[in-house]
This record gives sequence, structure tokens and C-alpha cells, in this order.
Amino acid sequence: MKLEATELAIGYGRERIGENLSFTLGPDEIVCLLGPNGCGKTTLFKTLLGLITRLGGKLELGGADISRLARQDIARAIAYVPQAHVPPFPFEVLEVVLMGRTSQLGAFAQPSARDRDAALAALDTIGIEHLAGRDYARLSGGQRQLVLIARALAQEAPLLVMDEPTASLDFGNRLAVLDRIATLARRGSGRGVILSTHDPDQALSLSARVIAMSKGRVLADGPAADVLTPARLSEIYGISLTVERTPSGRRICLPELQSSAATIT
Ligand SMILES: Nc1ncnc2c1ncn2[C@@H]1O[C@H](COP(=O)(O)OP(=O)(O)OP(=O)(O)O)[C@@H](O)[C@H]1O
Repeated sequence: MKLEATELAIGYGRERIGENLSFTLGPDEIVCLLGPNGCGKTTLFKTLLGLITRLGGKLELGGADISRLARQDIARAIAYVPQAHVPPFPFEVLEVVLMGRTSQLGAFAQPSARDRDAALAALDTIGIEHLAGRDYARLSGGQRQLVLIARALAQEAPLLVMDEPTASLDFGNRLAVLDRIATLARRGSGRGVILSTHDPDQALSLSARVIAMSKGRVLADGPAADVLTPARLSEIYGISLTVERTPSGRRICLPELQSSAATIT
């Protein structure tokens, strides 16, 4: 399944937030969407999910104009992973994951044994089957984020859209979530993942493709190591930094602290 945007214009009502956005998302790839606050990442995701109407250009899912597809057809193709939050009602983890099966169920249908199996299989793939009977609201932020990824997997959609999946997670949980994401879109999985992040190092460690956005436009699209140059990162974030190689060959971004406090020795 391929999602293809061509000169896409996005926004709300008459207000254009972004335009000339051209890119594809296909199987076996991880795309990191990077860009400063307010540049239009969430607006783009809402458009990709068919939640808001595009303001121009083309957006095709499996070769069909997305605006002609029914919500349920879009949900069978694209699963959305929101940022983890605590729900006002208690839910068992398995119930939360079963919610991902809604797109596979007819109206008012009860989940079947097959839906339950798919939900348990998704928990197993993410490595959290032991949490199935736990209260979702009482999990840690990292565990909740993994449950939401399992819910998207249970949807059995080939494309996953993740809105800052590691925001508000601690260092260890961020790594655990990134690690599962890397497994999900590995070669041969048939899955494609697009995730937004404010951390360029995540794109480098995932060896992802990067779409760099600024002011509602695509500045660059390509392998993280090519796109994330010091010059481009400075252009995007307005800071000075270097990109260095560790002895083990990994690239990392090192911002230069410029305040007077930073130079005190
Ligand atoms: N419902 C809305 N109606 C009108 N304008 C909106 C709406 N939601 C967001 N915007 C505006 O659209 C612009 C882009 O917002 P968006 O949330 O897409 O940015 P973002 O890149 O996801 O930001 P962040 O990194 O802070 O999450 C902002 O100027 C925002 O104020």
C-alpha cells in the first residue's frame, strides 16, 4: 500500500498552513517528519488520515483519491498512533487494543474470537502480552504508548501514522518505543511508518528517511544522514550545531550552547 502526496496544500477552512507538499510513504520504510513547532506536522497528519480535507493538490492511497474513500477503507489502510494520555474511564489493556479492531468490524458487531486473537497477537509483537489484563490508566507513560502502538497493529493497517510517539517519555522508554518502531517497519514487514519527532537523533538512530518541514513546506526529503546536515538543521531550528560521528560510526547532533552561562568554565 502506498500513500502519495503531490503538491498537497493543507490547512483549516480557507487558512493555508502548508503547500507544495510532495512525498510518498510505502512498505518497509520509516519516515521521520521533522520541523519546528507550528510548521504543520499535525495538520499534515490529519490530512493524511482523511480527518480534514486537503486544500489543493493530490493525495492518493493505493492509487485512489483519498477523498473518495470511505472512513472505514482509510482506517483499514492507515492506523493512527496518538500521544499516550490517561483516559477518564478505566479500561483493561486488551480492551484498548481491541478498539483497534473497530475498522474490521461491521456496525454494532461484537468483537469475535478472531478479533481477540489479533489483539493478543499485536500485544505479543510489541512484547507486552503480560500487560493484557492490566488497567491501562495505571501503566507508565512508556507502557501506555506501547499499548497504543499495539492497538494500531491490531487494526492490521499497512501504514502507521505516529504523532510524536516518544514525547513525554523518559530516556529508557523513548529507546524502548523507538526499538519497537524499528522492528515494525523492518524489511519484508510490508509496513510503512511515518512519525513526527522533535529529535533529529531519533531519525539518525533509526536510519530513517527524513522529511524536513519548515513553514508548511518540505525543505528536504531523503536519508537521515544526507538530510540532517548542520546547515539544514540550523536553518530549521535556528541554532548552531555540529553533526559528529561516534567511534562506533553513529551520527549524533550536538547543539552549541551560546548563553553566557554555557561558557562559564
Ligand atoms: N483547528 C485549527 N484551526 C486553525 N488553525 C489551526 C488549527 N489547529 C492548528 N492550527 C494552526 O496550524 C498551524 C500548524 O499547527 P500544527 O499543529 O500542524 O503544527 P505542528 O508542526 O504539529 O506543531 P508542534 O510541533 O508544536 O506539534 C499553527 O499555526 C496552528 O496554530
